[in-house]
Amino acid sequence: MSQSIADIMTRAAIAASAEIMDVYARPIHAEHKSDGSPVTEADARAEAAILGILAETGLPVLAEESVSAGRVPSLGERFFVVDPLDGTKEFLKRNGEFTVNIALVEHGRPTHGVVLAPVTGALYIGGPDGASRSDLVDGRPSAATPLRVSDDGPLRIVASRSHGHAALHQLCDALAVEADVSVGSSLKFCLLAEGQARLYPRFTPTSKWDTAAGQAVLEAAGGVVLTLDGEPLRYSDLSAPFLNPFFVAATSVPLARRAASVMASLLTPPV
Ligand SMILES: Nc1ncnc2c1ncn2[C@@H]1O[C@H](COP(=O)(O)O)[C@@H](OP(=O)(O)O)[C@H]1O
Ligand SMILES: [Mg+2]
Repeated sequence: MSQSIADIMTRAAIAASAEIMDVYARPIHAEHKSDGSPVTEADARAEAAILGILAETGLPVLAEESVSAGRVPSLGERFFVVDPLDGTKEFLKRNGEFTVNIALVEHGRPTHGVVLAPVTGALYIGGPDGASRSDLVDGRPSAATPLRVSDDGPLRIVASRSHGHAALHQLCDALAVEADVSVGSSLKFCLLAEGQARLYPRFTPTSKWDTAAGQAVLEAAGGVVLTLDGEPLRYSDLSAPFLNPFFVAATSVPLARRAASVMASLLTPPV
C-alpha cells in the first residue's frame, strides 16, 4: 500500500529524531560553519536519515546541511525543505528546545509540515486536513489531537531564545504585550498553533528551512505568517543563501498586520 506524503514525512522525522537522541546521549562535539553557526554529528546523521526516506517520493529536497556542502538540486514547483536539527544552539545547551523540520512546498507555499521535538517527543503535523499534535511513545506517535489557534485572551508573545533583537521590548510596549517567553527553534510556530501564544515576531535572520515546516503547521491550525509588507511568507524563486525576509507569525491576519506595521517602523531609522 502506498503511504501518504504526510506519513513519509513523519517517518523521516522519527528516523532523524532517533539519530539525534543517539548523539544527545553522549558528549557532543560542535564545529562551526563558515557563517559561524554551530553544527554537530547529529545534524549530518539526521539529514542523511531524512534524505534516505524522502527519496522514496522522487521529489527534490532543499536541506540545510546539503546546501552547506554545496548540494542544491533544481527545485521546480514541488519540493521538500528540511532542517534536520533546528536550534543547534539549544541542542548544545541541552535544553530540549530543538526540532526536526520537514516541509513540502507546492507552488511557493508550505502545504504540509512536520515538526518533531526529539527530547519531549512532541510531534506537530500540518496539512490540508488541518493541524494536529501527538506524542512519540517508544518511537510511535500516540493518537493525534487537533490543533487550533486561539485569538483571544492575553497577548502572549514568543521569541527566539538565542537570536533576539533589541527592538523586541519596544514592540511589546507598543502592542501592550502581557507576557513574553523565549523558546528555541520551530517550537515557536507550534506554540501558536497550540493556542499557547499569539505572536512570534522575527526581526533577526532565518533561512527557508527554519520556517517552512512550522509555517505549514501554524497555517493549518488557522494562523498566518506575513512579511513586514503584509504578504504571506513564500518559498518561490529561491536562491542561495535561502534567507527569509523578516516576518511575523500570528494567530490572525489583523494581529499580524498590526505587529508587522510596528516592526517596520521600529526598523526604519527616523529621518
Ligand atoms: N545570522 C543568521 N543568519 C541566518 N540564519 C540564522 C542567523 N542566526 C540564526 N539563524 C537561524 O536561526 C535558527 C535558530 O532559530 P531560533 O533562534 O528561533 O532558535 C538557526 O537554525 P539552526 O540551529 O538550524 O542553524 C539558524 O538557521
Ligand atoms: Mg534551523
